[in-house]
Amino acid sequence: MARVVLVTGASGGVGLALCRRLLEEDGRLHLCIACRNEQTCENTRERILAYHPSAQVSTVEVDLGNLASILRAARELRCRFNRLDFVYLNAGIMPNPHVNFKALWRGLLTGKVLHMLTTAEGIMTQTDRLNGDGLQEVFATNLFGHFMLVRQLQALLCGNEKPSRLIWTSSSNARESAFSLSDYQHAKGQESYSSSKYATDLTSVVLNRKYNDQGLYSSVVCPGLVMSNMTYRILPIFLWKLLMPLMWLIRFFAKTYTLTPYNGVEAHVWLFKQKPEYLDCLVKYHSCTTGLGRCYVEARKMDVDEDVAEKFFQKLLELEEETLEKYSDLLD
Ligand SMILES: NC(=O)C1=CN([C@@H]2O[C@H](COP(=O)(O)OP(=O)(O)OC[C@H]3O[C@@H](n4cnc5c(N)ncnc54)[C@H](OP(=O)(O)O)[C@@H]3O)[C@@H](O)[C@H]2O)C=CC1
Ligand SMILES: CC(C)=CCC[C@@H](C)[C@H]1CC[C@H]2C3=C(CC[C@]12C)[C@@]1(C)CCC(=O)C[C@@H]1CC3
Repeated sequence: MARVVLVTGASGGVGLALCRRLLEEDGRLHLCIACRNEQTCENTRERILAYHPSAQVSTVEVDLGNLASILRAARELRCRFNRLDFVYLNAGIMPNPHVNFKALWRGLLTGKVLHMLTTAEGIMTQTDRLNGDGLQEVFATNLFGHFMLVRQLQALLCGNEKPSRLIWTSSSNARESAFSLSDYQHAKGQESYSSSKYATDLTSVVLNRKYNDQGLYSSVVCPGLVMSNMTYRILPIFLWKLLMPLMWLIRFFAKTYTLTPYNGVEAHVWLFKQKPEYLDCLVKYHSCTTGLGRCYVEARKMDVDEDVAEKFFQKLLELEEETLEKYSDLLD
């Protein structure tokens, strides 16, 4: 039976590379790509088919920053499929990124330089805003939209003959100090991206606790530092091109400098081949690349407080309840 795989954020960067590499692994799978609008869906499908002309690729329109769009997409998916084997929750945004060059410069002279260059700790901020649903945009797109999608797809993910899998694209930038239970949407700070990725790690841990006995397993991966539209918005492209030789050099010391989307999805593809029962739900799987360009995966224990994770999950359930009340006309 062909496996059914749903990928969000498939239109470029990590998501597009993932689609292509999954089809290299298994040309028989049914790939459903979730993109923001009809035009992106069609363009992305064509780009994938150009490499894998006989692949089964379908599309679903979803704007993860729009709750009505998520409920509509989930309804369509429930009509089309009777199960989903893998869902890659990959779409993400980092709006208005700002690099603190003073802190970067100071950090270059300290012993923590590699930590800074791989996690961006202390050198990156973002400006967030409210979206049309009245939620903080980064929280809504990176985490809550995906959470709603998973919950709405529960019938396709639980109780199947074989386990189903959720694979979240998190980040090395996920940091406990950027997250607070009392401001879990990160309305007050300037590290909304870091907070949303930490929230992703917390959510995955609790999803395992709640759903493993129903045959649903969740994992988090980090693609490393990848050149994509997201990073091209941080510094101008010409500057990245100038920095490229330096970054290849840094890669001899910083293995998470995967740099290309192809390398960045090593952990995503590795997880596709693993039996979920043997994975540790408190581990984040990092895509790594050696100085000479060999890709591999490194498992690192996550810094999550399971009690905070549980409390946060309750808050997500409360927000979900409010959402479902508001959009009751979009439910079956
Ligand atoms: N690049 C890096 O160094 C790192 C990236 N990551 C994570 O990897 C993931 C992929 O990022 P990357 O490929 O680098 O960045 P890109 O900006 O290239 O890709 C982001 C993807 O998310 C989609 N997306 C954004 N907003 C929405 C939305 N509201 N609804 C639906 N889709 C949306 C984009 O679609 P559209 O084309 O319509 O904008 C695009 O397909 C993200 O979760 C990111 O946080 C993690 C660590 C490092
Ligand atoms: C010499 C050199 C490589 C300069 C670049 C400085 C910064 C622009 C980068 C250093 C660490 C990078 C980083 C990210 C973006 C670019 C840097 C801040 C991310 C935040 C991109 C998105 C993520 O999810 C994590 C990345 C961590 C490292």
